[in-house]
Amino acid sequence: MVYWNTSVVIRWGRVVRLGKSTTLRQFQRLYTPTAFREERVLWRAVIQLNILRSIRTIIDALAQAPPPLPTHSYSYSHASPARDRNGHAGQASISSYYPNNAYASPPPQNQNGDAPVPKLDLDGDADDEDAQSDNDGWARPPMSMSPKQQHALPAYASPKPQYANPGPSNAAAGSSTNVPAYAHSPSPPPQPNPYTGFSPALEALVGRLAPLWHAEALLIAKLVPPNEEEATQLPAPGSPQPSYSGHQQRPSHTHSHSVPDYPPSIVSTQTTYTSNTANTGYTKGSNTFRGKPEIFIRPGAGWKGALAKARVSYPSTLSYSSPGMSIPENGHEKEKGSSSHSSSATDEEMAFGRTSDTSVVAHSQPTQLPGHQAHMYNTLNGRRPMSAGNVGLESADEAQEVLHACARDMAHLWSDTWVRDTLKRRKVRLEEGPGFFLNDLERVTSLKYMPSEDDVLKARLKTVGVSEYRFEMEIAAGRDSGTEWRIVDVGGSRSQVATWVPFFDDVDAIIFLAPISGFDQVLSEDRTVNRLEDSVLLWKAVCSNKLLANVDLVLFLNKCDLLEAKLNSGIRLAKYVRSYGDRDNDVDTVSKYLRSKFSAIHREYSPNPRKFYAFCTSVTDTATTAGIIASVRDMVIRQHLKQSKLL
Ligand SMILES: Nc1nc2c(ncn2[C@@H]2O[C@H](COP(=O)(O)OP(=O)(O)OP(=O)(O)O)[C@@H](O)[C@H]2O)c(=O)[nH]1
Ligand SMILES: [Mg+2]
Repeated sequence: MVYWNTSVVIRWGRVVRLGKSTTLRQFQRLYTPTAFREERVLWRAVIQLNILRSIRTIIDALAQAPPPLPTHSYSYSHASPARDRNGHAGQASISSYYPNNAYASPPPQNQNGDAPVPKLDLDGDADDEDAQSDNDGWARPPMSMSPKQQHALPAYASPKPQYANPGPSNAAAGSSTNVPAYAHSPSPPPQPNPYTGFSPALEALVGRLAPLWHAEALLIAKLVPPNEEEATQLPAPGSPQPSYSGHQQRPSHTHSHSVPDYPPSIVSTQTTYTSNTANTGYTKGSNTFRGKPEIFIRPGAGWKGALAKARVSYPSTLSYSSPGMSIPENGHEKEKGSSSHSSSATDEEMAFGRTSDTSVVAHSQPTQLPGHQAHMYNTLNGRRPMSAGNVGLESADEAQEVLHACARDMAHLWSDTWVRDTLKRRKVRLEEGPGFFLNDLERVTSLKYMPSEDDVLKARLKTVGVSEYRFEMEIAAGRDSGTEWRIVDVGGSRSQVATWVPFFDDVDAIIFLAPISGFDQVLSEDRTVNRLEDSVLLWKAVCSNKLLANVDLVLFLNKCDLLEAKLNSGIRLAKYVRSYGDRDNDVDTVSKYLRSKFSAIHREYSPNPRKFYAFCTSVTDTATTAGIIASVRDMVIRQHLKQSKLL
């Protein structure tokens, strides 16, 4: 059997989610299935945080929302549970308690903070004038309502909501007996909290969700090893993105390990909380999701190790060390943990609302990464932790208990028609975003919840810096079992391409992920750049880089599932990519077109002729991705043998 050392480097990218780490997880799922399965339990904390983040996003969006439209009063989504955990019947809609107050309808805004999306011309003849004409403050057309229609929305004048009547949908939800007392109170109806703008019902619901923020703080504390000084870093709004090259610049430390009594927001440390808002933690207009710093766990946090240590007992025959090899800023490896093995740690952070590119690069040399911490993760040779799920030693999971207890209220919030409408108006599309689990609340908040493989692939944990994984293909990998692979996952910092390239020039192949569903979106860190354009520019940079001239390139045109959904919803590529012309707006035609454009760039910009492989992918889809990854593996092996002169 040929034995070689192969690494996969997941490409640099902007702070845009592309699927790099998901691709890595697919490799692990396919070639180290036992390890992948055993680690599923560790992802529960990430999924918990994903859920919490979604709930926070909703509340933040509502905190900016105008009063509900009368037409949405009393509606109750079918998904809303009929009874709460105490057996109480369902509540009236959040919006049904909203008084017909004097709040004026604000002019429509793009509540995601999205800027107009610059148009692209993949034929190279961008038309600035035309792009300007699209500069109407809308990043993309709303799914079901045009901007003009939104402008035409009526003020909240009539019909006046009936506060005493829980409404037919409430009855349908299983109760007219247990609506909150204020629903039956005589006029005048309760007024919204002037600090939050929330209706009393919403205020009460958000108040009941307060334990979630305690769970959130617990999770953050759990994900970060106690010896980490800067567990979580919350750069101030507007502060530059962290840079990990040369002297690692870290955002100022604004969040500590200690679990505050009531952590109002992990994304905001600046909000002032008055006594009026102490129950919800929200002040009107002050605690928005958009524009607030995001939490992330800095490189070296070793969240898997931290979780494993916190929750798992190990048989004495196994040893496991959390952060093992780390590469400090001078680029030399040093032993960080006591284990002589390479060990687990990832440089990842929580983040949402982004996408990023991915490349996979196969190495034959030990990785030396400049200016970053890099962490080795070895799941084999008996060195991985026995997961709690396997050995039954799992301790109680307080966060899961809190989520379980709040499940009904979370479901109520998510299923409320007014809430949905408000999110739609705000252009908050949680379902399209990463780490979305709100449609599975009952399952994922159950006390015995064990993440499925799909859940692990769907979970969102942002990568920061560089993480290196080593694994030996298990027997399940067939003829390649025993082959050692190294996968390096690089978190998004496009500006560091020049720094990293010299370290990847000896790899066998680069896999580049371009999230083509982002054609109608801008980068979150630079609202003037279209996400598709960003991928194209990075692709040009990679193709033309002389140091990578002999590295084969594999292109994943990723997020095809989201692309298809978007196109099917009526969003036209031609509106954003002028050169697309009047071609059909279906996923096949669009992906073929984009593939041909990327291929042309490869031909034009590559210093030397080389092979080019392109796939349309949805890397969260295990069925389709398995075959693609097998092709990549074969290609990488062929290339490696060629370079080793074995072929
Ligand atoms: N629907 C869909 N979701 C995807 C796809 N690829 C990735 N995702 C999701 O997008 C999110 C981000 O994916 P990651 O693999 O973490 O992205 P990344 O490139 O590693 O991002 P950074 O670590 O921020 O650089 C995850 O929640 C994935 O489940 C895809 O093809 N389709
Ligand atoms: Mg990542």
